[in-house]
Amino acid sequence: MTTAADADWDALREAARDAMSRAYAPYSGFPVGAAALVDDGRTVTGCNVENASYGLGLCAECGLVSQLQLTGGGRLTHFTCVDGKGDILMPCGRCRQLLYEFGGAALLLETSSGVRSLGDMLPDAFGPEHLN
Ligand SMILES: O=c1ccn([C@H]2C[C@H](O)[C@@H](CO)O2)c(=O)[nH]1
Ligand SMILES: [Zn+2]
Repeated sequence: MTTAADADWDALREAARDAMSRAYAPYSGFPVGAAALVDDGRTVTGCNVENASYGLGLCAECGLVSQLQLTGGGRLTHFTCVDGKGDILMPCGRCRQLLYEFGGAALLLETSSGVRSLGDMLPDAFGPEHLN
């Protein structure tokens, strides 16, 4: 079983901050970076990428799951996300669903009040297991 102690949360947050520094957020002025550990030990990251057509902006988590797939797939085990101040940010609802696809309910997320599972933050989630 994966536990919160399996992750170096400080290093993961640092990777998220590094990704945040590459964000393209000229419209909101709200850069975001995300980082996650993969079950094979890789770290994947993403930053938000906005668009002049405001509604088309991509959350940092979109880039993260794209990098996950591009670099070999696997399951996400630990996740963190930071804002422009480097503070922990909670993923939006759409991103919780994106993360569920690749980490399921067991994915551990860093929050300002400790580590919580995605299952706790997206209860009764719809996922690939329901497509039968
Ligand atoms: O989980 C989240 C929430 C927000 N944002 C981005 C979207 C937008 O570019 C900016 C302000 O909402 O923050 C993310 O990248 N991830
Ligand atoms: Zn989002």
